[in-house]
Amino acid sequence: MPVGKRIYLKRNLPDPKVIEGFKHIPASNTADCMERNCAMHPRVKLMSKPDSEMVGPAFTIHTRAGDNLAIYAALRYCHPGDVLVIDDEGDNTRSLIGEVMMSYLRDQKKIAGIVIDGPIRDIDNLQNWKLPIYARSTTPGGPYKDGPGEVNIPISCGNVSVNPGDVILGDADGVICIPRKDAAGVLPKAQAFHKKDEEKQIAFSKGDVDLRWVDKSLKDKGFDIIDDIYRP
Ligand SMILES: O=C([O-])CC(=O)C(=O)O
Ligand SMILES: [Mg+2]
Repeated sequence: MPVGKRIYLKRNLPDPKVIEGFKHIPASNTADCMERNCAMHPRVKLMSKPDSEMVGPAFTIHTRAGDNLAIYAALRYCHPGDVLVIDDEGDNTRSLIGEVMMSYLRDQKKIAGIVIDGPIRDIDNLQNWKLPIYARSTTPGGPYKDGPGEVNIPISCGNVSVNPGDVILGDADGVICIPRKDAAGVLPKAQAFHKKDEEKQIAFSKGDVDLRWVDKSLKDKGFDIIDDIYRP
């Protein structure tokens, strides 16, 4: 088994009901239930125009910088509903995928979305797609197709560790990763948090809120509240 060229076809997968449960919860609310400690770096940003959140189990890919042979392997072996998550070793010079490969993934493989910590191309078209596409940047420079690379092994994407089968949740704010073994426990907390957050927004909008704790906190932390102008 050549380390660096392994294509694993099987993953441990989360309960589909748990995946479905995250569908209408903002990534921010879910992240807040994980100590705000699971969000990908904002360099991994939304490039298309989905009309709903992206959620699905991670199908992970580690490519050699600027090479997409391992992504072609994913084209063969990924499943409907997967979120492809791709680590490009930090390369920013070659696009890894464009409208041709994306058309296959959307129309034949019916993936839930794709998250690439690297550049893509053919953005003129892709920017209008409903398929959730997250990427770092764009360049017309194309990829090589030689490998090495691996599929369904642990990777790092947007500075976050992602294991095959982790729950990937993305919306207009960006992408978070919920480890598979934690997902069932996080879901009820995220649902309750989301409900509370909606109530909080209505209360704040109406001014129905007690902000005296801010003054106390400023005082406790040694802030000065100065009734004067700043003089340079
Ligand atoms: O040439 C490639 O491998 C990537 C590409 O532009 C496409 O998928 O449209
Ligand atoms: Mg192309």
